Parts: sequence; C-alpha cells; structure tokens
Amino acid sequence: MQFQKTPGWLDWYQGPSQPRFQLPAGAVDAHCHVFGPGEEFPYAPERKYTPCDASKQQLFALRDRLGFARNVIVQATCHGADNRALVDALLHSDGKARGVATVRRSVSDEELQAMHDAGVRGVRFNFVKRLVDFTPKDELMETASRIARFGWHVVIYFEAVDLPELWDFFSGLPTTVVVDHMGRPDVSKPVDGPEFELFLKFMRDNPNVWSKVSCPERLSLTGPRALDGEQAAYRDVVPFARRVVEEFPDRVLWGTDWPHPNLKDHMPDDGLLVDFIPHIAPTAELQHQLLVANPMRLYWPEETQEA
Ligand SMILES: O=C(O)c1cc(C(=O)O)oc(=O)c1
Repeated sequence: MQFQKTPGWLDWYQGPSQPRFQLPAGAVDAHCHVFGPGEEFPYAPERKYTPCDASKQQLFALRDRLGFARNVIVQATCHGADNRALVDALLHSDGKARGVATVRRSVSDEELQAMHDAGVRGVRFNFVKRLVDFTPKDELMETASRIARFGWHVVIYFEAVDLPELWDFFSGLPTTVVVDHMGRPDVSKPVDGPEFELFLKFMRDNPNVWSKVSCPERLSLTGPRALDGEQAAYRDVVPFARRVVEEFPDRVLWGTDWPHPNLKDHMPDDGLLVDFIPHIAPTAELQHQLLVANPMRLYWPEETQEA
C-alpha cells in the first residue's frame, strides 16, 4: 500500500555520527520505534500522522552504529493496536529486542500469550490528545489487570498539565508503571517549581513508577540542536533529567526515540543524542544503572541475578 507522509514530515537522520561517549557494555536503547514499512505493515486507519518508513533492519543498524546491545521497541501510535510490525521486529532481533504493545479490550489471552512469546513485556497507555482518541479508564484498568498476570508493566505517555487529573488513575495501576519522556515537562518553568515538583512527588509517592529521561530534542526550547558535532545540546533539559536520574537512579531508563515521530523543528543526529547522556547521568555508576541494570531488570529479568 502506498502512503503519503504527513505534510512537513521530517525523516530520520541518515548517517549518524559515532558517539564520543562510550556506552557501557550491554547498554539498552529502551525507547525506539519501527514504522512499517507501510507496504508490508500498513499504518492504522485511525492514525493521527503518516510517517516515513523506518524498518527493523534500519533500527538494528542504528543500534550497532551507536554501540547499543539491545532495544526496547515501543508500539508507535501510527500503527494503532496492530502490533504486527513490532512483533516482526522482535522475532527478527535474535533476542536483542523486547517490546511494548498497544492492545484493545478485545485482545484475547491467546494473543497476549503470543506477544509474550515474541518478547512483549508491556502495554502503552497514551493520553496525548494529538496522538490518540480517548479510551475510557475502566477499559485501561481492565487491560492493566489482565497484562499484570503476564508479569508485564504499563507505559504511560501524558503531558505535565494533565498529571493532576490522571494522578489517581495512575496511582491505582497494579503493575510497574513507566512514564515516557518525564511526563513532558515545560522546561521553560523552573526545575524546582510546582509543575516539576508534582512529577517528582508522583515518583516519590509511588515507588512502582519509573521514568524515561528521554526526548531532550522534543522538550528543549533553547537548544542548541544535536547537529554538526554539538557536544552540549539541549542544555535547558539537562537539569530536569539530571534531577530525576539523581533522585531515582534505580527507576530510570534512556532511549533514543528513533525515528523521532512528529518533530517539527529539526531531526537530531542520534550519535550526538548519545553524547547527551553523561550530562544527565554524570558518573559511571549512574550510567550503568540507567543504560544496563535498570532496563535489564525490567525487560530481561531472567538474565539478571535477582531472577
Ligand atoms: O511526541 C510524539 O509525537 C510521540 C509519538 C509517539 C507515537 O506516535 O507513538 O511516540 C513517542 O514516543 C512520541
């Protein structure tokens, strides 16, 4: 099937630089996506955008180029609840990828089991209105209790202004809960101001809540952009991500967010995004927790000592 990209769509950056920052052995890119290819895995009719293709082979080439050992592939909203592209990527990853799916209430236990066997370990609940239509909370809660039986967790994507309204629902989820992109703080506000304090309190009050300290390229208002060798990109995001890493070192994850859906301003060089990591996780110990120990505990528990 031929798809026409959303007007103004920015394609992912070709030929990313080799990072200067040496990733620890076994590092996991814990948030990335595959798009199609649309010819093989059509985009969902209910999608809010039509991306460029970004295949599993291209994702695995990026993984090797940047020096990651593994990926966590998150179902992108342009595929709705059709997880075929995701599952196909997991099955062709040589065990080096696990996934987070999107499911509807109608999903059967057999389908959940098949996804589990392919490497799915979580479901994503999305509250960002420009990306998805509304799903009633009772339906989400029912899904959460069903997937809990598989030992899966829930990934939530929301914007900072919506946290007060969603707080009780999130606090009632029966699994580990992983917040995408730090709950999208407005980084023009102070890091110790009420909005980000509320997010930190959410993590303090709920020890089952983790956060991805990802997407500085999405959150930054001042840049500079991760392009042309820039080693100190997205400076305005650093205090926010660093605060979360330092306060919750055993509940943070990092990911490239490749192929970076819906960026309007520029497309970052993923090698330079990796060079952002030591600014938010300044010690070797924090880097190891963020990039290896935490994602391994959540996605490959059978390979860690605690298993
Ligand atoms: O902010 C976004 O546009 C975005 C979209 C998606 C998706 O469409 O799944 O995923 C993300 O992690 C971020």
